[in-house]
Amino acid sequence: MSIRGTEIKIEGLTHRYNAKSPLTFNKIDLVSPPGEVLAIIGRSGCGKSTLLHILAGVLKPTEGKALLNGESVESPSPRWVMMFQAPHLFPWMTVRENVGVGLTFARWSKNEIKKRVDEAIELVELKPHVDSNVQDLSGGQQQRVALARSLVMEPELLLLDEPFSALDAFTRASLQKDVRAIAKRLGFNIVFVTHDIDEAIIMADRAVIMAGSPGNIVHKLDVDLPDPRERQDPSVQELRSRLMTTFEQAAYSKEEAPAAASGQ
Ligand SMILES: Nc1ncnc2c1ncn2[C@@H]1O[C@H](COP(=O)(O)OP(=O)(O)OP(=O)(O)O)[C@@H](O)[C@H]1O
Repeated sequence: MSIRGTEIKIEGLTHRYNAKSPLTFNKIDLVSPPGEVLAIIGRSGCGKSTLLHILAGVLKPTEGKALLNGESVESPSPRWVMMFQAPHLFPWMTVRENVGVGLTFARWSKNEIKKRVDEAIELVELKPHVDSNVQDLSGGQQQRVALARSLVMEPELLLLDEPFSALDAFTRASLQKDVRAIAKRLGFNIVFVTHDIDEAIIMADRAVIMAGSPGNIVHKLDVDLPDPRERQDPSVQELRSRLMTTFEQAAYSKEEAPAAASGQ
């Protein structure tokens, strides 16, 4: 599988859902280099999912641009794929059929599909289940099928909207580590939204904090830790508490800003 990352450039990105609704966010600028795993964290309602949907090409910005390798994202594409909390699999199909569904639609030959699907299934460690019906798998295994189905399309960018939040803690922890390892091995970018500070530290190269209404990026923190990352490592714990403090301060200062500006 040959996957390359992409440079993500977000320029003056502004969004509102309709003429009567307030701005979701206002003039966001951000650059993410090829191969970066980027976490977006922030309080509920600050526009994280909206930003992700614009990057996926399923929502249009009101102003500004999202560029991938200089190309404006205008519509969904197998080059930038999104994974959600629920895996959205075809319940009557096997693991192999689910993983290959995009390639079947794209009319690849049976041999090519088999080769690519086998590679993806190996990467997500589901080889023993390749001919199982997906309904017979656990929630974590089903998320692995969804991941493999995204990977067969060789995306430059994987967008994850709280993808592991419905899973138990152990399953979540192993998927977080595996997804990061696969991204680093293949070189694609990830942008993921999470409410979980631990998840940001275990998975990301960098975390950005969104806050305010309209939302904006108020802080960026490099997660400069060696792999593999273990929760109990002192360096992981130290960075976790730094990110937590930064998160609380960023959210607080942003909430105070409008009152101070209006002299109240
Ligand atoms: N389809 C919609 N129409 C109108 N407003 C919307 C729509 N979807 C979201 N919003 C509003 O836009 C704002 C940002 O929503 P968004 O889901 O992007 O936030 P979020 O930071 O991802 O929140 P959460 O962490 O709770 O998922 C919120 O105030 C929300 O109510």
